[in-house]
Amino acid sequence: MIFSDFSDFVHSPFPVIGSVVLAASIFVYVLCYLRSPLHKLPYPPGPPEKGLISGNQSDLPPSQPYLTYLEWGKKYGDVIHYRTYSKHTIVLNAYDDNVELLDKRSLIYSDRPYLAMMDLMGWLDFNHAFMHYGTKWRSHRRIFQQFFRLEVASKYQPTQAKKNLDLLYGLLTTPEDFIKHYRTLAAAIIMSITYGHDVTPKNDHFVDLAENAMSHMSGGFAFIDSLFHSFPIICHLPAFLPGLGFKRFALEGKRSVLDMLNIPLGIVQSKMKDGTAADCVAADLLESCQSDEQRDAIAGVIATAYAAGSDTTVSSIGTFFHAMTLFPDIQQRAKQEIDAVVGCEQLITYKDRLLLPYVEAVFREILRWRPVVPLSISHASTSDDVYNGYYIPKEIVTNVWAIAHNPEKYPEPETFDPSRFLDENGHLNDDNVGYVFGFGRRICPGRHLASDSVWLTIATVLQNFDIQKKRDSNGKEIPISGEYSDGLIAHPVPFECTITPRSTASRDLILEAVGKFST
Ligand code: HEM
Repeated sequence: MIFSDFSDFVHSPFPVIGSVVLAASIFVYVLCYLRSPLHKLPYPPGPPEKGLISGNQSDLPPSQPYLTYLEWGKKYGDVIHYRTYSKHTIVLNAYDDNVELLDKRSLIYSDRPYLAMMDLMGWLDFNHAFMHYGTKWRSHRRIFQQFFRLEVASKYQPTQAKKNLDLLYGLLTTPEDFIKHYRTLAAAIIMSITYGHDVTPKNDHFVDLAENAMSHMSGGFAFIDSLFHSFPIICHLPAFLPGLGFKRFALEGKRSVLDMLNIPLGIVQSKMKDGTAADCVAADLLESCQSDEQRDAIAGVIATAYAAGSDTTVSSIGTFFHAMTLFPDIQQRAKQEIDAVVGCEQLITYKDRLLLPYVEAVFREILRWRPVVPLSISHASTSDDVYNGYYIPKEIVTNVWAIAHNPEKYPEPETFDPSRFLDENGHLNDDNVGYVFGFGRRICPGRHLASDSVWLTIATVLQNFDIQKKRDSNGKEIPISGEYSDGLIAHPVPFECTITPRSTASRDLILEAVGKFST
């Protein structure tokens, strides 16, 4: 059983825990306030607390909190504070404040808040995206950067082009499965680079292992995490006790995490022994691996690449199809640029990227309009700090959505308008929307790979396909809801569209390229 709020927990079938929690709540609340003179300065402004013990818990919306934070920002300013039980959170709605704290003071703002459920499931041991700032994080991040930094990422472009061609072929043959095709694309790129594994579109063993482990993470654990934060003793209670179903759920999740970490790497190791391993990150790292500790780090870094890199890529390509279905004029303008500059005789390659500013602007607008990770991943500070006269507690949330929808920077922010990234001469301006990848020392290390993957898909799909709203049997356009899923990564809710090749030339181009690659 997973609890969604405090009253669920207190009224759980385990009344002893309920009462202990209630008593401890009062204690924590009192302690909280007794300790507050320590921070003589006030917290930044924020919504008034409704609950004596729970603080602003009831103010938090069940979904899309970034929109609520944006509204709070209009009332209380760009730096907002709120409290849930004993946990204090700061939300940064403005770009400049993120730069001031997370970039310029990165020495103290590079930690992550403790995520109890993720820890119970084993994610904090191996996934450096959630790890505390320190020696282990540094060593994992260093290994990661070795394979994904700008100068190295371009080495994967041939793999990305090959997998992208599979997507184009899928769109040609079974366009109605476009969502499945782009999901396969994202998984195939990462699995090929990391394990040298060629993903099959259905029932792929490697993908299933990773998705199974990740499916345990998708629950909303914010409430349980804040309980753990206030009452760490819960961590030590045995999982079999009634009312602690979330602990049993977490332990089950941990088993799937271990499978995800060990099975694919074991397969690469055996292939290395019989000399059939493909050139890949795992083989490269295992070559010089000398201890179990190093093997664990390799397993962790590689699994992190899939966990952090697959669904994020899926989200942005999903937004591309979504936006192109909704905004045919923009699609048309991008095609005009492609036709004028590159034409349709050859598939677009990375060499064409600088020649296509409007397509680049479409890419940027996709990342801005519907940010993939609307609230980034929270940072935490390792020591007390003061900013603009306010005391800043541990957890810092970057509201990427608010930055991307700031009307002063982006007039009519809800309008999908790539030309906001072009000057009057049609040249790209210097806003590369880098903030969608985070800030400071925790900035996304996979951003170069992501940019290459997403851009190539955008450019080649625009070059060769028309994307339109689907029509019903009466020829009426089927509307698209425009809704997005909730959670760390936002996806357009599944929708239908019609995808057709732009011409026979486009069709032949793809078929010819597939033939070339398969020889
Ligand atoms: C459009 C695609 C992507 C977006 C929008 C995105 C965005 C982000 C964001 C916002 C963060 C948190 C940064 C912060 O804490 O300040 C992050 C972290 C991370 N991303 Fe990405 N990401 C994308 C693709 C990828 C890919 C393809 C990979 C792997 C190949 C990847 C690997 C990571 C890792 C490992 C972290 C954790 C970094 C750390 O904590 O040190 N991401 N990403």
